[in-house]
Amino acid sequence: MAQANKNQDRLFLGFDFSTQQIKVIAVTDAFEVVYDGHVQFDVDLPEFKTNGGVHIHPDHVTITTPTKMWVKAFDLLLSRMKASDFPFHKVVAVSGAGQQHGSVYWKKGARIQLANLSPDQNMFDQLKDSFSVDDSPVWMDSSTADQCLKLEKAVGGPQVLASITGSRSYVRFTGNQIMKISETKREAYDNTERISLVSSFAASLFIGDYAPIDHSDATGMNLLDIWTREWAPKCLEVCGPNLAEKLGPSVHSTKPVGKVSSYFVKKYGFNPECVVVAFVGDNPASLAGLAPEQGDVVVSLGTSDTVFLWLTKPTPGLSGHIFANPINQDDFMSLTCFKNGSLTRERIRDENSEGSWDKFSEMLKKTPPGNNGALGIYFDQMEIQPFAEGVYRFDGEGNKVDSFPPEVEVRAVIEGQFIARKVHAENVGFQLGPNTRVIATGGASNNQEILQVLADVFNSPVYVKEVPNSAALGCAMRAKHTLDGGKFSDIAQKAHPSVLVASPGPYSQVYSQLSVRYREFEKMIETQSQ
Ligand SMILES: O=C(CO)[C@@H](O)[C@H](O)CF
Repeated sequence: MAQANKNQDRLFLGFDFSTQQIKVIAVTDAFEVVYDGHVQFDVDLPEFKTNGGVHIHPDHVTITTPTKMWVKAFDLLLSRMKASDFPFHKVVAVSGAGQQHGSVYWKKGARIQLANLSPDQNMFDQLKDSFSVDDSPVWMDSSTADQCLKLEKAVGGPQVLASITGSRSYVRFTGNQIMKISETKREAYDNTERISLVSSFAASLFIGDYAPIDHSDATGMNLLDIWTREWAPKCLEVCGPNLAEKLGPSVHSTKPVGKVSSYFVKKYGFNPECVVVAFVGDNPASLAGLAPEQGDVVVSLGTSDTVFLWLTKPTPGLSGHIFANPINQDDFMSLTCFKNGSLTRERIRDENSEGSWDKFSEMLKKTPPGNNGALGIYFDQMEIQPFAEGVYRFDGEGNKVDSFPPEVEVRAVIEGQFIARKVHAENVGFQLGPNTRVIATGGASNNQEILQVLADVFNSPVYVKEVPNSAALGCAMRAKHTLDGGKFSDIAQKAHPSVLVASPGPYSQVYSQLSVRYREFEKMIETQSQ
């Protein structure tokens, strides 16, 4: 077939196994989106009784997701694609992302089941007993403070750990989660032949074998040396016996990890030559999808909010994270993560705007930038930085108050969150400058009034990509990049330019003053929480 015709028929798939749903997009060589679908766990699989895709345990710090729910959701997503006559045979490469830090524990013998799936059944029925731990710890969990202290002590302190792995120990990071499993569920741990991240778990389903963990997601574990890209022996030793064997190898994110298995060829009609490219963490995938330029900062407004940028010379420290870059093997990315993101915004919307984003937006429009000095801090879940929980409101005079009028509360949650994102990004070295552009992504980046507050707080123009789901798009782009080679930046140019959606108003002084007050309030809250 002529190259032009051949390319016209090619499709690339990008998946995103995120906290609340699995998403997929199919794009052409020109990155025209020809299919997008999703399975929302709470709505489409109510039998698992998740809330926001997770189970919050009675201790309020243990947070897990039923591993087999992800398998059933993947079955459902693929069956919906099949029911819509999706042309699987045209797909030449797939890749995907997974919520970072979550872990999957494959039971001894599971590899054989994975390699011999029958196309006459779905994956759920064949794999539902393949996991030694039924409930996967996920990134919202904060039950491993003891394990974090042990890990830092074992390697020589928090800065030493950060210098090796890119981060001091964090309760959601997978090494600490694995340590907790090896300590509290030893029999299950010993009966585990492979530990995957959510990303490599999804890739394993596709290739019918254990897929390696990619560097970008491995650097969210407190286990991989960010300089050598090898597992750090001192960290492995303290997190679990024979851990290197259970983790398997780690590969760079651009590597192919196999072809789609015969299960996918026979059941869905995939081309047997379809390449599976390493699945990565959701934030590294968004970095690829948004392809920020020098001076850009990405603000991802999803279940978690994250602020990240492309780095070439990292300085790992005691706040924030340095991850391996998913595109250039020698580069990195910095990231700060905030657990209280969209679920908190949705709670305030439900309580003050009758559950309507339109009403929420109207209330934002009616209140002045700076909210007349009112400041709110909303940590519904234990926050990452500071390690604190609870709701705190301060009026314009700095007095603690128990409530705000509804429209003040609406602006306070958005301004409080965005001031925190800016303050903590500055703590890890991000410097707002005259050329700063904010690239916004994630669910809330569809709300114009919320983006206007983002522009005002960051005193920078805000851009979005036309395709909202940057993680899945980034994975489709990476799939094409690995298959065709060449420069990723050439692909990024083709895949949807960024569009200016909000410019800052004259409020930099207002938010500079509020940022100073925010830092004081946060310090007080952190002290109270210790
Ligand atoms: O913990 C995080 C990043 O470090 C979150 O952004 C998760 O990746 C969300 F899935």
